[in-house]
Amino acid sequence: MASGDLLLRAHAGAPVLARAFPSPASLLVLTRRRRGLVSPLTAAKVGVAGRARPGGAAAVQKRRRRDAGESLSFSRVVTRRDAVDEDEEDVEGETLQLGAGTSGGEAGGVDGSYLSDTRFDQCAISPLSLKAVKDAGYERMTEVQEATLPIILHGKDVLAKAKTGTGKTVAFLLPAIEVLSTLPHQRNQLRPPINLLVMCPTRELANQVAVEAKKLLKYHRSLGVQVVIGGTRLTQEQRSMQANPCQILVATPGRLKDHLENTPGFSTRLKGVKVLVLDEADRLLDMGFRRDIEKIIASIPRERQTLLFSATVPEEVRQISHVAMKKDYRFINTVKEGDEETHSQVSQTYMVAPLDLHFSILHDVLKKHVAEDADYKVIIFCTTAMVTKLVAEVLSQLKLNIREIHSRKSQSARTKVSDEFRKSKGLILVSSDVSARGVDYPDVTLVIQVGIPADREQYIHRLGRTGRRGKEGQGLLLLAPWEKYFLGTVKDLSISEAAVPSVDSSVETEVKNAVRKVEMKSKECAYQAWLGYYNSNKTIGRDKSRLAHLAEEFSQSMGLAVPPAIPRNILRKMGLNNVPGLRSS
Ligand SMILES: Nc1ncnc2c1ncn2[C@@H]1O[C@H](COP(=O)(O)OP(=O)(O)OP(=O)(O)O)[C@@H](O)[C@H]1O
Repeated sequence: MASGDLLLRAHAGAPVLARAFPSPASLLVLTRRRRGLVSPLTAAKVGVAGRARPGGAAAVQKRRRRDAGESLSFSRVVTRRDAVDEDEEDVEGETLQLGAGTSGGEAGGVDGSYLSDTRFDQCAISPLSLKAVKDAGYERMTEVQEATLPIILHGKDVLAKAKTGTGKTVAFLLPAIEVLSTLPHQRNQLRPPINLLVMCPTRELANQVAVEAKKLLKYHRSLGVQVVIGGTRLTQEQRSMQANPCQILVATPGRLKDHLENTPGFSTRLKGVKVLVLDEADRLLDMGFRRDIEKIIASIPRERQTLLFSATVPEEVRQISHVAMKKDYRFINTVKEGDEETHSQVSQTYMVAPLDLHFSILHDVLKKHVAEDADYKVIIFCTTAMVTKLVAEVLSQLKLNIREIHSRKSQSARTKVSDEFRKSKGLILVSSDVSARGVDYPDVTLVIQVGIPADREQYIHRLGRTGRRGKEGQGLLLLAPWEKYFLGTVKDLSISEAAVPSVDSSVETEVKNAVRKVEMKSKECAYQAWLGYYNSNKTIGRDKSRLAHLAEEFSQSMGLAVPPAIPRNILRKMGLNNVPGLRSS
């Protein structure tokens, strides 16, 4: 089959697809951009995908983040344009870009525009899956589900981009389960081969994906799902995998690698993988995870189907997607050409103010939001785990209803807070990037990002914790004046400047008192983590003496007259030895 022809031809002949989409509304409207073929039936629905040429030196951001005390590097791995063979580029991954024009209805949203017109019962999915989908309360498919299901059922590798909160999890799980349901399974096999492997960048997300999988597996009684995510002893997960046979495994990369190396028989079970999913694919393929992912991919069969999903797919990720996918993969982009990657129903603002005002501003914004919306549910994203802890402690002192989640918390505490936040209203979750991607907390009313996010993608994913399933939401990015440059990376998004609120002196005193009450240890850890984060930032970390000066501003914002001393070996690791303004201990 000629690449790119998939759906047009499939409609003409392939039985799976013909069965999958019998209704005219669901004849997916495609274009073969390369040859300029546009189906007349669908021209209104589809935009011609403008695939960016690999321009000049493309760069993949490498992130290796460790909070507090360990240096953090954002170095860039350069993929040279001339390293990409032109012809090879041309046959790779055909782009299918779908507009979001045909929706209507309500379904939990303001205008329901994340839903397509196609109902699940119009598709050729098994009765068992259909029953489960109905029980889950899903009637119509979302745009991304409608766009990807037939192609995945056809056996193609898929790289899919769709906005946050638009049902990507079901989009990969449902067809993958359909594929699995056709394989022979023995009901009581203790350690069956793992047929579906889903990789996620965080533990919370892995748990959530497993919950969604269990919903869809409700009537597929011979299929089981397990999670391996770390945070507990390896032996505990080994026992659990033995006690509960599973053909579907949802995992974080580090822990999966641990099992590969240390769990007897595990690598043999992975030889059964038929479908591999990389959820938040761009994150999993960046340098923070790449090695583990490559190792994992080397341990599973080459003959498999691979599905990569994310709300952000930078061009660099497309260029390295061959690490995981076959050359003739399909790139399905449900973000209309010219449309923003963020949701129009989420209002985005930014404020620029000196660091020493940030706690007062946060307090003011939160008080107002809480007063305006009794059902408030806020996430505040901070730069590192230790800064998250500090902000949570300050805001708790101010009698706000605060919960805290980050990588330095025990897994049981993380799970408890995550479950509570999912179910509750009237709560403020202060979080590091462990909640930035994929996590589906319903009805978040406001997302605040304090300090610059790691990159544009992270900004979009964090913001995407609100405005899910077509609902409204608000986003605020709070920056110091020297962080303003970040706005240049998101200038195509509709972010408008908000006025910095004037804080009256009694509130300022209240906030200062709250800051004073926070333990010195928390401030020292936050200072060190803050320094590590900005030191690794390409723009801010370039000038070390300026960095030391800014770090002093941060320590002053915590009410410290003198910046805390940092262990010499840590300064050395950060490459900050003998920088004037930094004290070593
Ligand atoms: N067809 C559907 N109809 C109604 N709701 C759906 C449908 N499919 C998924 N959902 C719900 O939509 C919500 C968002 O789905 P999901 O978390 O998969 O989004 P996502 O696109 O993966 O988001 P992110 O980019 O943040 O990872 C979930 O609560 C899910 O249960």
